[in-house]
Amino acid sequence: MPQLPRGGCWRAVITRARSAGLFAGPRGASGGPGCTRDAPSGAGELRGELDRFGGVSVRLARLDAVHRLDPVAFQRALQGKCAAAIQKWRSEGRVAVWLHIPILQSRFIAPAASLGFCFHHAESDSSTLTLWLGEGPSRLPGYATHQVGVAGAVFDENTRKILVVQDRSKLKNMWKFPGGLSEPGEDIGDTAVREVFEETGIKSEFRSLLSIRQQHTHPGAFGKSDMYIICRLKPYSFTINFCQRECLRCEWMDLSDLVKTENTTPITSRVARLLLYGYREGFDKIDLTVEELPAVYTGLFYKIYHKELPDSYKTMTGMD
Ligand SMILES: NC(=O)C1=CN([C@@H]2O[C@H](COP(=O)(O)OP(=O)(O)OC[C@H]3O[C@@H](n4cnc5c(N)ncnc54)[C@H](O)[C@@H]3O)[C@@H](O)[C@H]2O)C=CC1
Ligand SMILES: [Mg+2]
Repeated sequence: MPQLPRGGCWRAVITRARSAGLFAGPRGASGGPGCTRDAPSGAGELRGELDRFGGVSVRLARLDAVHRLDPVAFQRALQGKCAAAIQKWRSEGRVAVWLHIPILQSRFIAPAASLGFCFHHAESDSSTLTLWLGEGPSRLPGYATHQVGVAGAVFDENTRKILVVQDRSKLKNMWKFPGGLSEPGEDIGDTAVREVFEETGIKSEFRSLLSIRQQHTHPGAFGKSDMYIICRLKPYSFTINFCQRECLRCEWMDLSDLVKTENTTPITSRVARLLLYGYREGFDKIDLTVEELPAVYTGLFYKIYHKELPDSYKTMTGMD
């Protein structure tokens, strides 16, 4: 079972920290996905986890009394011995160090940064820094690169009306589909149904995914990329009760009027035309439908979206 190397900067830090009672007897560290548990590494060694890519994770939250660790001593110890430790880790084939710092221990960020650690990401209660040890530029994957927005094109086939809103916060009052940002762990269709209900009071159910727009350096995404996904929804309530805080107007509009109007965004206009085509020629021409499949490695499930595949193709075993 892999262990963190003996000696080097972490050892020095621990030696100082031991007197503060930071590293009591052995205790296995619990790893996240893809992590191996560290074998009990003996008193005086910082417990870490070696991941399946050869990186080492160090979690300050796991130290019993990290709140008593003196950051000056921490920095001095790191700076004094770290070069040797990094060399040693490199020679052992470690590719990176991941340092997980609880927000209340953020005083350790600056000392770590002075050694070359960079931010990888932050959550509301912690930050994660990395130091690349491998050859050449870092090959560690970045963190979140996109935000995901989802809108619902709620189309009533009986009346040929489509649900549209004008946002209150926009400079131009243009018709668009109600929608908003997906929450962590939320399925695309669930976001569309939730946002439509929150903004308009209309209840609906997911039918299909119609379009995906990818836009980079999006001002509404803090300069990151934005994925804007439009779903086709079927309404099962029709009385509008729109959110006054978010929307200026909301109405059921003839789909053909939405196709014709100039007072809309290009993507809304394009998807209105797509819907009209689907309505006339069959929604199977435009729908990407959803199915749940098992993930091979994790045992979890995921949603896959694609054009309808005939059953004979789903079950076929060989090529004719
Ligand atoms: N082309 C189109 O038709 C449009 C597409 N979109 C897309 O929709 C998605 C987002 O939808 P939204 O309706 O904007 O999301 P949303 O329905 O989740 O609303 C976001 C809310 O956060 C507020 N907000 C945003 N930034 C803020 C800040 N810095 N400080 C305080 N409040 C802030 C807004 O005022 C709004 O109330 C994105 O993917 C975007 O690209 C949004 C508008 C038009
Ligand atoms: Mg919205």
